[in-house]
Amino acid sequence: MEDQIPQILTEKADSVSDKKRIEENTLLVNEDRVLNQIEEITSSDEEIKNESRVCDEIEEEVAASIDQKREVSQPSLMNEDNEPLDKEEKNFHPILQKVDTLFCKIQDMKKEHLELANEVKITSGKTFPGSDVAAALGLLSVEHETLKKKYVEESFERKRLYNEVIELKGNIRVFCRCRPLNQDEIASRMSSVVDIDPSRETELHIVSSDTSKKHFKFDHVFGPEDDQEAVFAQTSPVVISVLDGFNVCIFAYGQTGTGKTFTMEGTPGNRGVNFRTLEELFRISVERSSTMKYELSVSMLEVYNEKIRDLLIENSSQSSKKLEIKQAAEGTQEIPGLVEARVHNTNEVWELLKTGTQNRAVGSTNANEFSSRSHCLFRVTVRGENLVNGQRTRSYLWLVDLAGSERVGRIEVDGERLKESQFINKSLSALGDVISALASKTSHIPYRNSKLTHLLQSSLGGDCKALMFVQISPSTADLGETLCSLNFASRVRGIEHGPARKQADPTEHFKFKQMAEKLKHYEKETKKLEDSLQSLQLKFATREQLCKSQQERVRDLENQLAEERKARLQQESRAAAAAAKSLALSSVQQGQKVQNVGKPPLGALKPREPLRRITNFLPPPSPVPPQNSGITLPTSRLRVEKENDFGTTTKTNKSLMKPRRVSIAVRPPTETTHFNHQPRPKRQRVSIATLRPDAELLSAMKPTVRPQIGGLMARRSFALRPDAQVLSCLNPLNTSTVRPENGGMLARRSFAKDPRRISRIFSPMEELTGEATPTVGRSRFLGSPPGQQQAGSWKPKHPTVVALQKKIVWSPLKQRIQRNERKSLPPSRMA
Ligand SMILES: Nc1ncnc2c1ncn2[C@@H]1O[C@H](COP(=O)(O)OP(=O)(O)OP(=O)(O)O)[C@@H](O)[C@H]1O
Repeated sequence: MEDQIPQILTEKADSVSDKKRIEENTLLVNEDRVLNQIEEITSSDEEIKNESRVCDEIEEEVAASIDQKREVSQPSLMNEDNEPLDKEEKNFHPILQKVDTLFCKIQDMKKEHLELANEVKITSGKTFPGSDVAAALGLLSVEHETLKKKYVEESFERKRLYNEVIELKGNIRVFCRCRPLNQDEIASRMSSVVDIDPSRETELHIVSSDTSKKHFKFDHVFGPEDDQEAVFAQTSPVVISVLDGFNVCIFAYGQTGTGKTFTMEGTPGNRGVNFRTLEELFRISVERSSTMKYELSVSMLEVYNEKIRDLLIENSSQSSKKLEIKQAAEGTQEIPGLVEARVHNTNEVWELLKTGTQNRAVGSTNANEFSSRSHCLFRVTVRGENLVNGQRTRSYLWLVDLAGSERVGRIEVDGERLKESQFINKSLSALGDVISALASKTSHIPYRNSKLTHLLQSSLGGDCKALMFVQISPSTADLGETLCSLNFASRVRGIEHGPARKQADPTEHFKFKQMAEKLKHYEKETKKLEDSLQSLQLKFATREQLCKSQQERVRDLENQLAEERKARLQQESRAAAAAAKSLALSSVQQGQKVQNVGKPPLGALKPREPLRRITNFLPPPSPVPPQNSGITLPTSRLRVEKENDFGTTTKTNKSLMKPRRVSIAVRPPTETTHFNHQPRPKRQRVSIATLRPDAELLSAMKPTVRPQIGGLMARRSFALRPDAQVLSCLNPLNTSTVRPENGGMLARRSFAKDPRRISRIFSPMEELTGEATPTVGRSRFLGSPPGQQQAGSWKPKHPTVVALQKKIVWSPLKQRIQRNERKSLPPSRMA
């Protein structure tokens, strides 16, 4: 046992040690695990700490930015002691709280926005209604348009029918309204003289004192029990016409205290026609807003003692401003300077009505405590535009509360009141005259007899709608006045108005009028132009006729001239031949050497070209441009020369060689010419035919002569080279100076010296003459047979020369002209 004990002890010890070891091992494992866990926890803790630190930093940043923003938005947040707020105070400051709540709200809204955005995404993802729905919508819109068009047409038709009904009822209508007996009358036990049968709303009986009844008929009769609404129900159809573009006038007439102001203006609790009318107009304009656009404006004025006063002027200093009625270009009556207040609703109207009523002249009479001492006129201007066809209208609605029509004696007034009453009665009687004139259809309607009728001219005439309220009192005391008023109203009712006319917008009307006037003006202008054109055409025709006849005459003359030329040519050629023959014979006989030989016999003259038309145009320019020759010839002269050459612009020797016909002005020689004892004889122009120019002389011309002027100059030289024989007979006193050996040159000089030689001046070129040439009279002589003999020894035999000596012109044309001249000369000169 003892052996077992140690074993047991050992075993126990072993087991204990094992257990211990196991436990230790387990503990060690656990410890490791825990340590690991601790390590893990500490590491995560650090992470958390780091994170929380980051969060704190972010929070601090956010807070700082919020504070910053707060300070920016509220930089001077002060407490009650005017010191900056500390942190706690700031947290409780209402603005900051508000900021916080707003911040929260923003957050909420952001969330909401997100939700909505999501919803939008979902919705947009869905497909839009298909094409069948779109087609249905299109059909509906077309149908809608058609219906709208139909509606517009129907509404026009309705308006037309409505207007027709009003016209059938009469464009001037009279309503009678009888007020109830007032407290005083009831107190004094007055009985009613008015008998109205409710079943017969157009008839009225007045029971006079002798129990006889007077019967009156009007368009409608309102008894004392009829209220404002009932009255307006009958009035509104007329009123509405103003929206259709018609001028309308509603006026209340009657004795003072019978309820005119009550009917027109009413009381705040019982509004009258004026207010209700505007109410109705607004209602209808809204109703018609899809097709019509209306603009309403109101004016209020009074005619007090025949003066017009604006009741809507609030400034008292301005209220005294005198208003005048002016006739506008389109014929309507206008009041320049009158306030026209634009109104959009009934409240505005009521305010204006109150202002106007306060400004109105009222006074107390024994018939009415607040008697109207003036005529009050409330004008509504309606400007309408049809949105369908663009038609514009401007119409007036006059709502007139006339002053009382009482007799002056009856109401016992004096002083200012008496004057007022006189003016009132005067204007009312003018109204009566106008109505009578309208009733009797006289040509002249005295609208201008009073301001009242003048103002209402365009609304009382034939092209408007008028409604008159005749106000009466039921009292027996007012019987006389009542009868007067009723008689007047009956007269008004008797007026037959023509159909009312729609009032177009005057500006449009004016435009059309101007256009029509312009058209008229243009028509007149066109007519004038047509007339002038016609007269011009006539003138032209006569001129053409004249021209034709002139042309025929010219042709005849040309023919005649040609014949004459022909005859003259034949005569000249015969004479020239004879002269040449005689010259040749004489030269042979005398045996003298002829200096200038080879002169060709006078050739046949070139027939003159027919007369050319007289024209203002310059002749065609020369093909050779003019060069500076050192000699300046006037252009006109050049032109004359050119024309003398039958239009030949370039002169050539060939042309110069042709025989010419020249004209010369000569004065017959007298024995005493140089003593000047006798008057110098008259110059005469003679015309002779010349021989062909000297060819030798031509050839002797210097070649420096420029071709463009050469021809001209050469021609001049020839022209100034007369035959010695001719010279001797033309100027016998100077013959000694003529040197035949020098030919024409010298002869020309003698011509120059001879003061009797009259012609145009011409200076030939020095180049041609070889000496300074004095200014010589221009001669139209061309070449002539050279003078070969001394002047004194030769006697002219040539018929031309003989004729010249005798001063006989043998040109048939010249002869005729001379004959004519002689005929026309006075007898003294002839002698
Ligand atoms: N139909 C009515 N119902 C009730 N009261 C009325 C009626 N008509 C008139 N009255 C009353 O009669 C009084 C006189 O009326 P209102 O001033 O309108 O007369 P008027 O004809 O305008 O007088 P005036 O010409 O002097 O201005 C007012 O107190 C008005 O309230």
